[in-house]
Amino acid sequence: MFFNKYFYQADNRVGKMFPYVLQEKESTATKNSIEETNSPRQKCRKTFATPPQTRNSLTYREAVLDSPSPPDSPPKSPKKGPRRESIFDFKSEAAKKVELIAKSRDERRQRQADEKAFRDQMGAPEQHNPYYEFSRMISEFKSTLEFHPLKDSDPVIENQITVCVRKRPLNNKEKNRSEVDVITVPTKNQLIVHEPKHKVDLTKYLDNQQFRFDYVFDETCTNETVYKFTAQPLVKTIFEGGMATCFAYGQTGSGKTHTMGGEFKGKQQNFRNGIYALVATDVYKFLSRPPYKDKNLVVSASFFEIYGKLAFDLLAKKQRLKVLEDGKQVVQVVGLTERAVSKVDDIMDLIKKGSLERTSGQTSANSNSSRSHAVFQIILRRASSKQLEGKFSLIDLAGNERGADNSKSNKQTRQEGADINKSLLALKECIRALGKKGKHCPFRESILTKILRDSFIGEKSRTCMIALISSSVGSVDHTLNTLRYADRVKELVANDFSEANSGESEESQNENDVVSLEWDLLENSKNVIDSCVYFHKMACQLYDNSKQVGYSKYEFAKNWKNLLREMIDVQRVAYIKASEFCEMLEDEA
Ligand SMILES: Nc1ncnc2c1ncn2[C@@H]1O[C@H](COP(=O)(O)OP(=O)(O)OP(=O)(O)O)[C@@H](O)[C@H]1O
Repeated sequence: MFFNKYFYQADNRVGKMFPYVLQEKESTATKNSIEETNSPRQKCRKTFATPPQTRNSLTYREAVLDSPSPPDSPPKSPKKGPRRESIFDFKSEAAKKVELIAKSRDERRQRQADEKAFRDQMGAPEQHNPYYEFSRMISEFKSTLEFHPLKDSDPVIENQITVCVRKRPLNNKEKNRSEVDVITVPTKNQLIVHEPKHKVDLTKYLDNQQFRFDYVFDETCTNETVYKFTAQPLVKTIFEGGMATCFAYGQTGSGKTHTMGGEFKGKQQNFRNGIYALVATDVYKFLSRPPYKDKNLVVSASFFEIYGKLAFDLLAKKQRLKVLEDGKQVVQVVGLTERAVSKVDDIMDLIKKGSLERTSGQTSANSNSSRSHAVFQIILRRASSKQLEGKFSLIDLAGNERGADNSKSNKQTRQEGADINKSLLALKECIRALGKKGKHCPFRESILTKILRDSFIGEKSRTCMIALISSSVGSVDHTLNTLRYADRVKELVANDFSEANSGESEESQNENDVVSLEWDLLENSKNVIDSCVYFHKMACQLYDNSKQVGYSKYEFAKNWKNLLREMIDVQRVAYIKASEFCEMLEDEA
């Protein structure tokens, strides 16, 4: 039964992908009196299962002669003598042979192409495709699930922090490598990663790990749908004196720029359907309607890039920017272009200009863009006083695998990786702090979080994170890292996704908990180590300042107290995590 279902689905896909093949073969098959039907399944059988000798047995000449009224056959000659049956009778035997050879060669090539396409769709047998068995297991697993994916008509939840995941489909390269899709999205807020594994005796099995988020967008979702459930609900925040922030997080090539900047058609990017442009459009809609119409607000935009510890203005030929903290601990990006805009098209121009600047200034565009964070901001100010009313920050983050990559010997690459890692860890902790209200917010840890400090404080701040994942088996490690990161930003309990899966043993559930807590503890310890380095540096600076003539003992005591507070917070969290993990291991022993 499973095979039938699988075969039927594959047939349908092939039928959709190669309609021209079906038509052509169908007419040949009719001439050979092969079983006739209109069902897609049988059509495919005809196309791919017909033995070659049957399909080739009809020669071109026979086909022409047998046809009831050949369109171009010459009128029959009344003369006696050998009857000329067709125009081809004028050709020499050699020419006819050449024609036949050419025809059978074309047919052979077409057949090989069909067979290859079929293998690609069905998954090649084990000896050709190492994922064949896993692919079968995934299909079997899926056949036990009920699917209720997200619908456009589903309600939008108003959260202070929204965390969601978007799965991108397999691309052509991955399909050509026969990679399988290891991500299943059964419902609008759950997904399953089928991680291929081997037991010690080399038996293959799937480790099916489930995650739950506010929303999960499958490969059929468009940018507009993603926008509707993520950034769109945040637009009104900036009209009500708040800060809205939307991050795209994920490995290189997972679809961050596709989602934020606009869908790609080949190398062309449609900037109109990226989240940047969709936010801009809604901002102008809000501006034109009450009660915001009467607020007399003006719009401006800025676009910059953070690369390592440096920031560059994407609207001013990548001019270097300084990130400074003033006496009131307000972070300023000195020299950043803030362009006044009066309509959506003005913003579109800035998006195009900045996006092209981001990639064109580099020798290897993709690899460099994936190592920088791009920050596009739409700013609302009071027309009279220029006082800030609200700000929407949209961030296309650096590829997260860059942060984890320590293998490169090049010192600069390692440093870049460390900076990315630090900023992504700080970002996660800052969003968590926003969610936990009043907890320590380590925004000083990186330039990115320093610049976005306002996004993490205040009752009115709202944030959404879109974690982008690739569906291919070759990316499964990065995908799991992305999902774990997103999971930690907002820990939602993963419910059982189906009755069928509720049979997962308690033992394996415990194992998952241990692995997840261990991962968390290790990640947190890295964070503590980084923080210790920062504390040490700050403590030395404070101490050195105290040696200067006329130092303020009050300032010193206040700063020292604040620093200690931060240290205690970081260490307390680490202590709780370590204690929980110890307790769990002791219970198990
Ligand atoms: N949801 C999707 N549907 C179809 N194609 C997609 C989707 N997401 C991404 N792609 C395609 O995948 C490719 C890589 O996407 P994109 O450049 O957005 O990745 P990225 O995460 O921004 O990478 P980088 O970090 O290197 O900038 C593009 O060709 C894009 O069109």
